[in-house]
Amino acid sequence: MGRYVGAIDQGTTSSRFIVFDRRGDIVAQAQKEHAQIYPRPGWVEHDAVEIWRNIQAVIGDGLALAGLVPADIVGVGIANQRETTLVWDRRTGAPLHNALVWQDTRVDAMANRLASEAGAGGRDRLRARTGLPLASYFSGLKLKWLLEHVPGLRAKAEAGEALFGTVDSWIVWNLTGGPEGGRHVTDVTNASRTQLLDINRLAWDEDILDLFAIPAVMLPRLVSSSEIYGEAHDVLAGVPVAGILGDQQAALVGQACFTPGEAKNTYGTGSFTLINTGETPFQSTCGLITTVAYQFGAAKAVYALEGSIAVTGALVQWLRDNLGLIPSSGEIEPLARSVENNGDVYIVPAFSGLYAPHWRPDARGVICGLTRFANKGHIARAALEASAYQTYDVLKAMVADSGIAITELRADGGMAANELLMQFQSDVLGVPVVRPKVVETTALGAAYAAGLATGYWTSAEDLKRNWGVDRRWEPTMPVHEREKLLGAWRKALERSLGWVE
Ligand SMILES: Nc1ncnc2c1ncn2[C@@H]1O[C@H](COP(=O)(O)OP(=O)(O)O)[C@@H](O)[C@H]1O
Ligand SMILES: O=P(O)(O)OC[C@H](O)CO
Repeated sequence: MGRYVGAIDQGTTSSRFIVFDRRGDIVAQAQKEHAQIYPRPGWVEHDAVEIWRNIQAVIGDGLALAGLVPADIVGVGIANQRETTLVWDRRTGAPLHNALVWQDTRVDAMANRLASEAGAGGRDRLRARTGLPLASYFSGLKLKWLLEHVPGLRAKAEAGEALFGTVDSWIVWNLTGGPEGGRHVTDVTNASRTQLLDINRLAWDEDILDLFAIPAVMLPRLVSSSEIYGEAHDVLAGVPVAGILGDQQAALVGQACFTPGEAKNTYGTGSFTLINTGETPFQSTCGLITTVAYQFGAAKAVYALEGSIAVTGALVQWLRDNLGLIPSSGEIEPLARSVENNGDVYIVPAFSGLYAPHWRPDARGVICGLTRFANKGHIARAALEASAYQTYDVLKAMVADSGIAITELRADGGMAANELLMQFQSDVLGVPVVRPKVVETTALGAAYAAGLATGYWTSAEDLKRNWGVDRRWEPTMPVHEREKLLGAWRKALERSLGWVE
């Protein structure tokens, strides 16, 4: 048996390949960023070919750096940015359009139309079946847009020549041979983000396919999150492809949140809090999403409530790339520490409207409270604080929905490196924030799924033993100060609404 497990973590900004040992420690890793394509305001695309090439490159680099060969790897799992929508040609393997990224808002009008057709509360017309409100975020309407706008796509799809998939499907299909016998599959966690899945039956929903006019023949086959889907070709020749999880669900698994009530927050491009709710889907009445958390082989699926925030780390990137305020994302921390407090400046980064718990596509970004006193340190601080306030809002909704008191928050993702943010998050929530030793929890979750399918690990208990604390932040802020900050944040939030007609 191979000595290690591999994980591909294909995120919004970069692709990573990480090799783990039995204790969940990192043995090798490589990472590569890909281009963000913004053809118009609100539109966000990725080049699917660039993503696949980057994945091949990071696998090659990761193995080479540690002196490993594919035979050392017992299985490979995949964690991926979710909802991002791809279509490609079954015979040539060529994408038929750039991937439409989850943050892309081009189908806002479509979502609004479908909601208003159903009258008051129409935004929730598909919630009972799919767990999701009607919004531009999910894949189904993005696929509808592609079918309506890419010349010849509908005919090709109906003839079985064009395939749809989220990023997991694209990777597995390419990894298992592409046009030469590649497996066209998606796991139930990714499928639960398409708005085409009946999350109660775990089957594609024919009524919604009709409503969106999507030919069923182009959809991938549904599989569990942990089983052997096929054998890898190419850079991982012979390695079983044995795990798939949407990246946020992967982080829940990587944080070993296997017990109902356990929650994590991943601070990446956006931030995503998930709380394990057990084997029955729990319908939110407070603006959260019901999603499939994982399904290991033949076992019953486990569900989660999720608070999805579109923009947290992306605001740091925006300060870096669009304003040139910092040379690298990490530099935001010293800049924010150069001032004592936010100087009464608040940023609401509603670049794609507001997701959970508000679901307001009409919102756009605002910076509030500017005076001649404000400097770039205050802007940097306000940008970090925005992540914490948005997380406070989704956790408040989570407690209201589930009745479960959250006693600590497990944090991970690129922004969890920011210790000013971690302390401020703990202060604003009034509960401890804990960062685990292995902060690459997304890749670790994918590795766990593949390791369980191949017998490398045998139970969730094995995985729980791997979890350990790196650092813990306790709340220190007086309650009246927290209330003052949250009050001003709520005013800023109001200012962002109703910008788009
Ligand atoms: N030290 C830091 N402080 C604040 N933000 C950071 C820091 N390091 C990285 N980031 C932000 O974290 C994000 C990258 O996190 P990552 O988990 O790799 O994201 P993704 O999986 O979405 O590609 C970027 O948006 C970046 O701006
Ligand atoms: O790639 P990330 O880490 O930004 O995660 C993106 C989410 O999966 C979008 O739903």
